Amino acid sequence: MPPAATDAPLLELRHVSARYPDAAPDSYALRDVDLTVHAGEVVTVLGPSGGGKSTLLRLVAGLETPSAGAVLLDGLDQRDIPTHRRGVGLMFQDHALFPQRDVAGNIAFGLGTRRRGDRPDPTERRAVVDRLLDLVGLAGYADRPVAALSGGEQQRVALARALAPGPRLLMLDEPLGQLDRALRERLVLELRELFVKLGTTVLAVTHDQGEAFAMSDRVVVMRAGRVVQSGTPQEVWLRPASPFVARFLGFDNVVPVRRIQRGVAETPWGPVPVADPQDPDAAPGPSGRHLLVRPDGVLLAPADAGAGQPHADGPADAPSALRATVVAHTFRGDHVGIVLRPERGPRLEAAARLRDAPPEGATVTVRFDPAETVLLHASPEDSP
Ligand SMILES: Nc1ncnc2c1ncn2[C@@H]1O[C@H](COP(=O)(O)OP(=O)(O)OP(=O)(O)O)[C@@H](O)[C@H]1O
Repeated sequence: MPPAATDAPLLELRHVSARYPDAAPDSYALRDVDLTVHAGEVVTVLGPSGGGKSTLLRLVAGLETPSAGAVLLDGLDQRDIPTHRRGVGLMFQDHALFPQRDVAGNIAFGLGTRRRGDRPDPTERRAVVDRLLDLVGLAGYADRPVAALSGGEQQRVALARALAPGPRLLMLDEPLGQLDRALRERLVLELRELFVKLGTTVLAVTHDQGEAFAMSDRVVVMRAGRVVQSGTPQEVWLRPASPFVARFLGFDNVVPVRRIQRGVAETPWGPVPVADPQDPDAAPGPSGRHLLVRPDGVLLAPADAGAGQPHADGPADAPSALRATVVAHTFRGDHVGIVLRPERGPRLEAAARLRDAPPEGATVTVRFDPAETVLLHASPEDSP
């Protein structure tokens, strides 16, 4: 492997575009994508189906060629470097194990992709397989046929196989996509723990935001072949960049803002106080601004608690309360999601503790907590 250029990110995509040969002339799977992954980072690309996530991994692996831009590994342009010399591992969506081989045989196949002088002898090989099985929580499974394993166990074998050649970059395509929710939630934590322990550099793609947020140091949100936001899970969660990202993360309370004055946004629900009116973002701004109110920021009180009046503990000019009807409850484990039909504006989603949730059919008054609001900028390709 050529020496690493100092300080270069392990992976860098510079203005990468990709178009499949049989696609329409202006139909790009990726458009002008910039992306960096530093050694030891776990970065997940998140986006809806068809957004270009798998194409991005295939480009880095050398299975596709960019139509513009460059893919660099350790600072070196990979244009003429074939897949097997890039030192990257790719675990596919369907984990593609060999059904006729046992667990050890599948993992040893990963070892076989090491360069010739670097291949272990059979005893060494078995020791490496056992160590990898131990790492992925399958100690003692070496001789089992893969066909007799559960989906989650097969996923771990696929991971061990991808880790076997010691890739400098491990790429995962929907790593937990086929598993049921409970198993996914458990495995995602195990994966995170394993990557931190091994110091593995990972580029994963998924359409599942929970998976991306639980596993990653950084999340890159893509839509229609473009990167629309990049940041730590906390940054993206707290400040979605646009109505598209907010909705993709599962937030439904997103409305256009007519104008913002003295820290209050004019919305279809009426006036809503917004966070930090000193924030330049909150100044009266151009149209195309949207407001997100998180469910936790939709505060409910019985309808007789002063509908249409400023709230008792708020300032004298606080926005008046909005009346709404409770349409449905969704049980979410530790809280209840509440769907409301307000007297004006689109439906609202609120959250309440189990014992505080007003019953279906009840009329409530709604106030908004400014700390749970986020002003969003609509981008040109961002149809809400
Ligand atoms: N082999 C191909 N030939 C032509 N077009 C393709 C090919 N593979 C993908 N595409 C197109 O490229 C775009 C991006 O596809 P890609 O598979 O990268 O998206 P994705 O985000 O991984 O989607 P998914 O989550 O469904 O796997 C889509 O519009 C898709 O139809």
